[in-house]
Amino acid sequence: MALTVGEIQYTNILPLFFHINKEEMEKTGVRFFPQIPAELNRKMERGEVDLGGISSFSFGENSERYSLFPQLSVSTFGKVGSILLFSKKEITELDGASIALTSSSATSVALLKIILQEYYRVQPHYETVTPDFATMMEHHSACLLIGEDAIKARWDKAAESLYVYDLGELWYSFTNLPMTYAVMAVRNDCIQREMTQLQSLLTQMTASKRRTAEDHYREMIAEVVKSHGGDPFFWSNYFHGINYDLTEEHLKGLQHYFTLAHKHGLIDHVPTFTIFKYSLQGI
Ligand SMILES: C=C(O[C@@H]1C=C(C(=O)O)C=C[C@H]1O)C(=O)O
Repeated sequence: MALTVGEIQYTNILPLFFHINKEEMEKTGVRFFPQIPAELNRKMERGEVDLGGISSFSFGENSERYSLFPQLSVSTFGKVGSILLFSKKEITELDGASIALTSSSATSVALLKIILQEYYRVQPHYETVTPDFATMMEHHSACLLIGEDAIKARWDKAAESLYVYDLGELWYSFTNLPMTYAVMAVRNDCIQREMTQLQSLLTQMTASKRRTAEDHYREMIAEVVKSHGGDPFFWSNYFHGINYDLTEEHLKGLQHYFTLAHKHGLIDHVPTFTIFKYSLQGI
């Protein structure tokens, strides 16, 4: 028995993975692969990854083949701090302008298009490119970055002369709903075969979410500062601003997001959500 688990390599999803006992799980045939969201989405679609924290947009595209792990997500009720549009012009002036989109994302790319088309009625040109802040801004009027690419761009001196828009904040201001960027999804075709491992992973992720929050992310942040820099206060604010639950309210937000994505021709159907049937072990 083998289960391949995809882990988004950005820090935002870390609370769900930090306390998983990877060594123990690896002994039982579970393999973990850190990847950028877009790559992970593709690997899940091809069946090279069985379970992953994937872009919620990709979940929507494949909803008939995937199930959702309950109560887990990467979401915000407002500002996120790492899904940012950097722009030389005000957002209302972007009609006909050229916007560079990070090739790492799926959810945020559609979110930007929805916000611009639905709420600002502007229609820019989009080009998907490798996330590199300087190159993007050299050739385009604006760029969309996510994860550490966005965080580090904001720390860059060059950002000081730009307008910076937080897509989580914009979404909330227009809809009053949370935005869910990533969900934990499992391919339906591995559920029967890997039930024991899946139950164990769900249990550990749920426990990891709880333990990291109980410790105010302190232990985790010490690791993040070592690998990414920044100060603990910044990261503490960042993680406290993210919500890791998946409630009816989150699903309502997603439903609205997909309804608008469909209206604007970004997805060919409005998906329904199937939740993985589970029982948490001993927590
Ligand atoms: C909060 C973030 O959420 C991420 C955004 C994703 C996307 O846009 O497809 C996918 C996974 C999330 O972990 C971020 O990367 O900044």
